Amino acid sequence: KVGEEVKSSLINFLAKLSGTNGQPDPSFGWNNATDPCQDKWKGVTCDSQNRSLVRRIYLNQSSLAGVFDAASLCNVPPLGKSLLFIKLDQNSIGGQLPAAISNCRNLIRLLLGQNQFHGNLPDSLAMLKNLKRLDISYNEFSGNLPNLSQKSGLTTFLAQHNELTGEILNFDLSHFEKFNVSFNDFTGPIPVVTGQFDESSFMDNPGLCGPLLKRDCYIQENSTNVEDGKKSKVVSKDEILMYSGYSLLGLVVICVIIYKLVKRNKREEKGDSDDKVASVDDGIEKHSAVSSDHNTGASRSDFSVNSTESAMVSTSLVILTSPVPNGLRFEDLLRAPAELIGRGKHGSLYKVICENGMVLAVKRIKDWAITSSDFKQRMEKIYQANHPNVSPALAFYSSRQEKLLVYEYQQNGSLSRFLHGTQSRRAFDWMSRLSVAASIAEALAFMHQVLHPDGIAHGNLKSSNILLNKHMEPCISEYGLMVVDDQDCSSLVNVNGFKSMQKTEASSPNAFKLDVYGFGVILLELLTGKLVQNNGIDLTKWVHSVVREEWTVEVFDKALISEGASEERMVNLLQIAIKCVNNTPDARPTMNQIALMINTIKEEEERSAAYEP
Ligand SMILES: Nc1ncnc2c1ncn2[C@@H]1O[C@H](COP(=O)(O)OP(=O)(O)OP(=O)(O)O)[C@@H](O)[C@H]1O
Repeated sequence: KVGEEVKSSLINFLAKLSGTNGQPDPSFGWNNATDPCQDKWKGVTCDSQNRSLVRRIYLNQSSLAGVFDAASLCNVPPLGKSLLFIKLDQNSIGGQLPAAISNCRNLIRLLLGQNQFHGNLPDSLAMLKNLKRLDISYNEFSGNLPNLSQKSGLTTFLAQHNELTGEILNFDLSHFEKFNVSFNDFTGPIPVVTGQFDESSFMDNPGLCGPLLKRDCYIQENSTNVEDGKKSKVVSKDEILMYSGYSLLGLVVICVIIYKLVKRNKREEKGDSDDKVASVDDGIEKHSAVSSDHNTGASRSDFSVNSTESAMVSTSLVILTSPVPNGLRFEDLLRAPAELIGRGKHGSLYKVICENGMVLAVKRIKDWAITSSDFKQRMEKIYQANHPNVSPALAFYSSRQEKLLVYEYQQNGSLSRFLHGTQSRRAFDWMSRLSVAASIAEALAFMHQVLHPDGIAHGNLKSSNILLNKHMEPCISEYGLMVVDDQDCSSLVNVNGFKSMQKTEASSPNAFKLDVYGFGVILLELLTGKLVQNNGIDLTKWVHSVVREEWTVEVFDKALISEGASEERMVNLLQIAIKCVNNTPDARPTMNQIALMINTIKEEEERSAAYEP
């Protein structure tokens, strides 16, 4: 049976949706005396197996004239988690689309077309990871689109006949079945259009340009003033603001350059700043080394610098986030107590608590033979790629001897800890594991696609580098930090039993295939619940041998078997994992292919969960 809390939230939701008098149509049957699933409330579909879970709400064409109170649906955890489809099109629903919609985090379809919604679309829409179809057409939505273009799972986006403005994001239309943004007020270039879409998807947006619309983007930017017959440039209010913004930015840049020059002169008087920083950090190292056992994370090393030192280094911290997170300064970092929480082959990791309470993770890499300008460029490119499931460095510092990278500290730890820790494993069900796999695959596919021209792969993908954010969503950390050395390759060589792989760097083509291998191992961990290396037994070898002996089911985590997870879909995921850990790098699929394959399994899982009566 559906819980009382869920029932009253649903009744509240329908009351708000019904209009000003808040009196839902009694013929819908939504009342406290009955059960939404057993008594078949109008428009409610429940899970075929677990009759306490509401999967769909279909109230299209139902003469509803109230508002969409997303909070009453999505902020109630069992309902927010279980709902997959919301269909409210062809009503007269008004008001805004509330940001709370993102708490219905497993939504696959959100269909709101032909209503009277207005106001901006909430940015949180982009957080709906599983969303495949979004229909907001024939409403009065205005403002810019949230960043939906990075959601590679989206296959339908219908936004025609609204008052939307700003640029259409760079949607990859090759993945779309339906796409329509016509009859709005969008500006700028249209996305690259592949075969199935034509002008009708974009028409009646006077500010849009691109070959398909036979409107050259360059000419349009410099459009002529036809009225007075002269070839004068039309300068809009937006342009004036933009140009004054540029001038302001220019001034700021000049100020910064002058400031840096003055600082550099001072530095030259006092000696090389790199050495100073190194000596400050050597101080850190000494503190840590004396008191620490890095594996227990029990060490605590307070470090501080005097004001001259901090003034010298403050300009060398390159802040990537905009605006600066809580006014982060290098001095704050150096003054804050730091706790050594890990020391791997590639560097050390400190947890740093700043005075203002901000908690950061600082990765310190020594002796990476990369020039500061190459390193800066690399970090900026990774930062600009900007995928919601990738945690970029917020700031970095680079000297010849060492690099410091500042990340947000994630309280919920890593996927490795979550999977192999004692408390959380039981709660990690099949659907959650599949979603984690799909999110990482999608994020990595995106990063590979964007950073392929620059040859920047992750280079060190493993479950301890997948962090869980405050919403327990997986975020890939430390992207592009590692130069994969001979030793790393040789460990792979041993694991794979092949010896031909040459020295691979996180910037060589093989590095992308190495990421695929790393991802395959993560899939194996998710499926088996086992550690990569356990008492000398290598996970990939073990899986290969079990599969060869045709005891495939033996491979899977017992928790998944007892939960009744679909064996067929687990085997399908296992097959993908095995392809990823193929001995021959070239035989491994690309991350894009992998993301598509995993999404197909996930869709099957969702279809079976949302049973069609
Ligand atoms: N931003 C972060 N927030 C919270 N925990 C983190 C963060 N980054 C890393 N960790 C965790 O801290 C521990 C140490 O991280 P570190 O990156 O030094 O180790 P590693 O990933 O095991 O090794 P390496 O990256 O050097 O190969 C790991 O368990 C990792 O999951």
